[in-house]
Amino acid sequence: MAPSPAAVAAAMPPAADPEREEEAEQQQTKWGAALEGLVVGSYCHDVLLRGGRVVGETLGGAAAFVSNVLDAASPPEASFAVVSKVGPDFAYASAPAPARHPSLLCPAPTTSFHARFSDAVASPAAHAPDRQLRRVHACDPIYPDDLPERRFAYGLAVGVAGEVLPETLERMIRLCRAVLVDAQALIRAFDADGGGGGAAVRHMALEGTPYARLLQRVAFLKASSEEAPYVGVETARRRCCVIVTEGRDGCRLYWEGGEARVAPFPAVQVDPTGAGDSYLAGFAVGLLWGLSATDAALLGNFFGAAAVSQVGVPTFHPKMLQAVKQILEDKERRGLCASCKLIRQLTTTVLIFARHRCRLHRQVHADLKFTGK
Ligand SMILES: Nc1ncnc2c1ncn2[C@@H]1O[C@H](COP(=O)(O)OP(=O)(O)O)[C@@H](O)[C@H]1O
Ligand SMILES: O=P([O-])([O-])O[C@@H]1[C@@H](O)[C@H](O)[C@@H](O)[C@H](O)[C@@H]1O
Repeated sequence: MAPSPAAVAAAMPPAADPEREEEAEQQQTKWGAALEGLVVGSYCHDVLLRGGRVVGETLGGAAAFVSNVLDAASPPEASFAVVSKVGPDFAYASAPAPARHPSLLCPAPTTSFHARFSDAVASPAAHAPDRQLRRVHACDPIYPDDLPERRFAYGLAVGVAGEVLPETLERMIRLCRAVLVDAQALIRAFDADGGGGGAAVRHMALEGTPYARLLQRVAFLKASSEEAPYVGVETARRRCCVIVTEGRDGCRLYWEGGEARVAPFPAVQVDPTGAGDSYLAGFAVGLLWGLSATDAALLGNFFGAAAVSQVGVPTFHPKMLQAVKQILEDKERRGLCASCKLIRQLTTTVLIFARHRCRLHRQVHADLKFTGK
C-alpha cells in the first residue's frame, strides 16, 4: 500500500528544528553534511511564437524555473546542486536572467523548444492546452555517472526533453532520501521532424515506459491535467503521492485512500511557461520548511501563480520573498499549521505585491515586445 502524503512528506527532511537536533544530526550523517538537494534536468532555450512571429526568447528548462524558486525561498540552511547539460551555444550563462548554477558543457547544441501560442485572447477552458511545443534541438542525455557521488536530502527529476534516463532516475533514488518527479520528464515523446521546425512533443503512457517500475520508490509525482491521463492517476496513486496541477484552478493531491484539492491564488496570466516547474519547486520548498503536503501544495500554487504573471523565469520582489519567508518562519516557530491561516497570509502577500507585478509586467512586456494573451 502506498504511504499517505503525511508519511511521504515526513520522508523529506525539514530544515533544522532545535528540539530535534540529535535526530537531525543522525540524519545528516546518513544523508550528507547539509540539507542539500539534487536537481536533475537540462536548461534550454525557449522561443515563444504567436501567429508565426517570435514574441520572446528566454532561458527555459524546468531546472531553470526550479532553481529560481529554490534560490529564492529555501530555508537558509538548505542548498542544492544542479546537474544540467547545455551546448557551446548556451545563451544564458551570464545573461540578465542567468542560469546561476553551472551546467555540464557538451558538444551538442543546447536543448531548445519553440512554444506556439494561439491567437485566442483567452482560453475558455481552464485545462485546455495553451501552447504547442516543438523540440528543435536536444542536448545529450544525463547519465547516472554525471550525478555527484554523494548523498542528498532530496532530489528533483525535472527533465524536459527525455534527458533524465531511467537509469539516471534510479541513481537519483539511490542517492536521495526523497525524490520528487515531474511527469514531463518521463512521458514525453518526440515525433520525427516533419519539416515544421523541430519534433512535435506528444505524450506516451507512463505504464509502458521503463520508469513505471520506479514509481513505488518515488515520493511525489507531479503531472499537469493534460499529462494526468497518460500518468494513470488511479494506478500511480497506489505507488506514490500524485499531484495534478490544474492551471488557474490550483491542484489536487491523490494518494491511496484519499485526495485533497488545494485552492489557487489569483494571477494575471502573461506567459504560462514554467508554471508547473515553479509549482513543483514551491512544493519542495514547503516540505523543506516543514509544511504538510497540502500546505506545501499551497506554496506550490503560490509560485505557480507567480510564474504565469511574468515572461520566462520570473523575478521575485525581495520584499515579497521576505514576507513569504516570514510567514514560513512564523509557522515553524509557533507551530501554526492551519491551511486557512496560511492561505490568508499568502493571499494578503499576493494582493500587496499585485501592484508591483503589474509594473513589472509592463516593463517585461516592453522589453520583450511580448503581445500577451
Ligand atoms: N492562470 C493561473 N492563475 C493562477 N495560478 C496558476 C495559473 N496557471 C497556473 N497556475 C499555478 O501553477 C500551477 C501549475 O500550472 P499548470 O498550468 O497546471 O502546469 P503546467 O505549466 O505544467 O502546464 C497550477 O497548479 C497553479 O497553482
Ligand atoms: O511550463 P512548464 O510545463 O512548467 O515547463 C516548461 C517545459 O514544458 C518546456 O519544455 C520548457 O521549454 C520550458 O522552459 C518549461 O520548462
